[in-house]
Amino acid sequence: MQAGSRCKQTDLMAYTQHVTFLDAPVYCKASVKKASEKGQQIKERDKIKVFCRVRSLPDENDISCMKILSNNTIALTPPATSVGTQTGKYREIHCTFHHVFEEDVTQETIFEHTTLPLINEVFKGRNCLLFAYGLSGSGKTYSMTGEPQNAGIIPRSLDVIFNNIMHLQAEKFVFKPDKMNGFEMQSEEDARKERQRELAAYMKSARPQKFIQRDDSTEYGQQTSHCAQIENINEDSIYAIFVSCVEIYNNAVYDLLEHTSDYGSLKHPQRKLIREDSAHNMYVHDVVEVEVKSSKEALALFCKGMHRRRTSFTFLNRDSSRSHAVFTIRVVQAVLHRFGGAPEQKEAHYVSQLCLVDLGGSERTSRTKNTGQRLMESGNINNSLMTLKICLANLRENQMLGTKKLVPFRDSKLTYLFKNFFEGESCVHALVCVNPRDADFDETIHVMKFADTVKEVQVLHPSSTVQNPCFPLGRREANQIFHDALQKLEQNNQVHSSEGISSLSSDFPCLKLKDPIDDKLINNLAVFLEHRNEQYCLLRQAWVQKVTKYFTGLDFNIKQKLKKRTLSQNTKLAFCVLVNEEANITARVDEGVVYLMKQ
Ligand SMILES: Nc1ncnc2c1ncn2[C@@H]1O[C@H](COP(=O)(O)OP(=O)(O)OP(=O)(O)O)[C@@H](O)[C@H]1O
Repeated sequence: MQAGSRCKQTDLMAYTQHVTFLDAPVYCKASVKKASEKGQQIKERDKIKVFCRVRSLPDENDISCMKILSNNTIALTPPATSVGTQTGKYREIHCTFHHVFEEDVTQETIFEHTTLPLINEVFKGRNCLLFAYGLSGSGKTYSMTGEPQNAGIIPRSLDVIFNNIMHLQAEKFVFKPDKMNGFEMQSEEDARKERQRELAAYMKSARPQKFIQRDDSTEYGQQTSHCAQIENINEDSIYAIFVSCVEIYNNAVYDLLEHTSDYGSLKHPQRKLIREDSAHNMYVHDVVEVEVKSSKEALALFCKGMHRRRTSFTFLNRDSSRSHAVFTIRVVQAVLHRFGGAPEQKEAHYVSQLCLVDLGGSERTSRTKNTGQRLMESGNINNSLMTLKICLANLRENQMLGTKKLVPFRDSKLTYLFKNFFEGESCVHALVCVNPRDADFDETIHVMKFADTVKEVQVLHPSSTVQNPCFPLGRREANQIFHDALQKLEQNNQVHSSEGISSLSSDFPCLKLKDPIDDKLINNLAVFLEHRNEQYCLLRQAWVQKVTKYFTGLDFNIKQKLKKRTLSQNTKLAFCVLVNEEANITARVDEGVVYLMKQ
């Protein structure tokens, strides 16, 4: 058979083994082979996996038009009211998927089939996308977010990730976004300074905001702790997790985490641009990307983002999403150096991401009865979903027939942002949500056609996996054993600790006086110095405690040997504290020399 030709319906049945819509273009297997023979380098490709979740009937008076025939096939029977039935266009239609979930399926099962395999891929260093598609009210948000007592895909993903890497996390700010969709590695010292700056800023801002502080993660606090194993966790690596949350509303991208520290404010997020990085990945420029250290912290941010996502009442769903929501989890990892210590800055680190997308629901205006703003929103949602359909249909045709049809990714922000998932190397899963009621039949048919296209689209199999250098395995554990032993020796006073004291937090504020009557500078400086002084007192107290503990743990004979030492002011202070505590020892400080004596 010639490349580019269409096959007979009988050939198609043998290939796809399911009933395909009569007005959809159909392609045969032979053309796939022919097309790939043309290319110089034949790269392995994977088809997008499409899952289908059939929700329960929303109302007991509703009648179902669907029957689940097996774990991958459903049958749709057109109701008498359907336009297709009246014109004789539709009889019973069978649709196949990678997997079909019945209405009583648990959120856990949905997560384990659709998302857990993608998380495994992400930890191999690959980029993954999962999107939920369906009519308004079909259960997309329910699947992606879930409910407080019944968490969906996103809270479970965070739970699994942190349950697996909790003990392997890098110190905060060791990896830092470089604003060009990449990350740079900082020295331990720089990372520590940045942590101190963050603490100082937090302490400064937390005080007046106490009354509006809320813990959004508790919305999902009751959820099960999902402890599935991720296959590709390397005990000799360190990991850092970054999250961001955007919505595409009326074909514009908004950062849902912008100004979240300013929770009480009703400031609206600004529009963002989509850019392409040096590896041809698309990204939202200048998006707030937060390094999170626990699933609780990540969930709190996700919930804050979702509170800002635009939703509203419609006739199909009383809390209908008016935008596409994109929650991105980026994993940065680097291998420990050969002796198990922190990786050095020059060493390679790997970045991969899991994009979890809750698409807005397609809706026919005649059914929603939307007007004004709602009508504009649904028009934009429908347009972007139409562009997605066209892109995937053209991609499928190009892949199967070897044609060179333009794939109009740029026509909508939604498709432009995900361009590289479809064109580059990635793993893509789609979760098609359907409502089985017969009133939805005519629109559900369009959803099924879309699913039929998507499952034939192929994406390049990701080849770039995390490289593991030939360093000894078990380095982290060996390093830990070594440090424990060292600590024991220190406790026995056989080794002198060289540990220094931490610095005093952030840099001074700007001291340039621009206006002689502006007393803001003095006020700022006063607040800064007050805060710095508080920190100094805390550090001093902590240090004194540490030194005291160290000396009280010493054997009496060793203490005797310390009778004469040249010591700093701070150490003298620590001695005095010690001596006060140990009534039978006195100390005399003379010209920087401390004399300890037993009474
Ligand atoms: N599988 C399910 N089990 C129980 N309740 C469900 C299920 N799916 C959806 N629901 C309920 O149906 C309602 C609508 O679902 P949801 O908001 O998830 O729809 P949606 O597809 O996201 O709609 P939209 O596109 O308008 O935002 C919600 O109240 C949700 O709790």
